[in-house]
Amino acid sequence: MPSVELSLAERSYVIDIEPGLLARAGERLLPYWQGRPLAVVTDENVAAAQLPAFLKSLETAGITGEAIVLPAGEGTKSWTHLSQLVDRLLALGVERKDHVIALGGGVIGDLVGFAASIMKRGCNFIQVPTTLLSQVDSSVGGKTAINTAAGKNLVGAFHQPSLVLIDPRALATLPPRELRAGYAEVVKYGLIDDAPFFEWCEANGPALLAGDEAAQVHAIRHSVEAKARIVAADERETSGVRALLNLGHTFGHALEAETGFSDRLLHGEAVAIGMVLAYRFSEAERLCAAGAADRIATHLRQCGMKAHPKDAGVTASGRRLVEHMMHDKKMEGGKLPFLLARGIGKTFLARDVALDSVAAFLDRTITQG
Ligand SMILES: NC(=O)c1ccc[n+]([C@@H]2O[C@H](COP(=O)([O-])OP(=O)(O)OC[C@H]3O[C@@H](n4cnc5c(N)ncnc54)[C@H](O)[C@@H]3O)[C@@H](O)[C@H]2O)c1
Ligand SMILES: O=C(O)C(=O)C[C@@H](O)[C@H](O)[C@H](O)COP(=O)(O)O
Ligand SMILES: [Zn+2]
Repeated sequence: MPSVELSLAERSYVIDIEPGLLARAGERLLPYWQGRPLAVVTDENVAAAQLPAFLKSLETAGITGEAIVLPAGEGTKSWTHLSQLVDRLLALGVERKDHVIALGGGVIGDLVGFAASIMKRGCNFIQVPTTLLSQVDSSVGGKTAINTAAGKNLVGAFHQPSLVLIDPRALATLPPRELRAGYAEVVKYGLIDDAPFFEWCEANGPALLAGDEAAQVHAIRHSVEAKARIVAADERETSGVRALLNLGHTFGHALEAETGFSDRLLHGEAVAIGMVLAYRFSEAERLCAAGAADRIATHLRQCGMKAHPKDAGVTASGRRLVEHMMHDKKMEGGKLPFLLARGIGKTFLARDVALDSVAAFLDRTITQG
């Protein structure tokens, strides 16, 4: 299968998408191996489900792998785990030209990418994503980060991987709730600027979530192509183009903060609810014709997903949620731009949103839910 290329001058790289690729990863990694033990960072669940096959493929290719296994879950994107990981990589003698492997979901990818960005002022890393969310979104584009007490992804760096290896068959061992959460970021690409892809999701989402490999490969490829296009146009989110990938995230990150970055509400679940809220708010502000938000919520619910803050047990006031939003990295001169929509596939960055209106809208929506 042809690779997708992310064109970023000297930071360009390819994204390979192939069913069964994990078992052949060693061959693909050989040109990147510097001869020292290859650090493979993963989490406990991925270690149980996917690490043995991955290490076997390294062995077959003659590569010595050294696994570092971290706890699973959002809590691992923390100062504590960052510091422990960097110490372990230093103890392993990782050099700047080495490639550290991130084998896992977005948590491992974001943490390892950030550790690589600061190790010896920057070493290489390779993404081997094993969740739907990381295959369609987080492994591509070079946003890396940890969370802090103040909020989501507040400390991090833009640091591009050298290569991304995606094996859709890794999804076979992923818990259904995690698969559904990742599907939110797939739907996001349709809602941003691709109404035909949203229609494809309405027709094929249930099959994808039931494990249909052809549907999964199509969604992963289409999503990665979209993300690569957007990142190539605005790598560091300066022009407003990359900000489109934040659709649903301003609301979503506030909900994640409110639920303590815990498994009460997964990132993809928060994004699903956040996208419905962004569309409902757009309708309330008369920017978007009525009906779009209901259509999105109907699709998400048909796929067994959350679509309202109350689905996550969130009953906080609008003011409290807006306070979480004040930490958003899109803040400029004390004003927070929002990703709003004029219709399905017609997302835009609105710079003149009054936070009082957002708070009042959230109060109405949460009480009505
Ligand atoms: N950098 C970016 O551009 C970007 C984009 C989107 C999301 N993110 C971040 O990604 C994170 C969420 O990522 P995620 O949804 O992948 O969560 P995750 O990394 O926590 O993985 C989800 C769960 O699935 C398990 N798992 C992973 N692969 C498995 C497999 N193949 N079989 C069995 N279990 C498996 C993990 O152990 C974990 O328990 C959030 O922190 C979010 O902020 C970053
Ligand atoms: O790649 C991007 O750009 C994104 O915004 C993708 C998002 O899905 C992802 O959750 C990202 O980490 C959010 O970025 P943040 O800058 O709001 O922390
Ligand atoms: Zn996201």
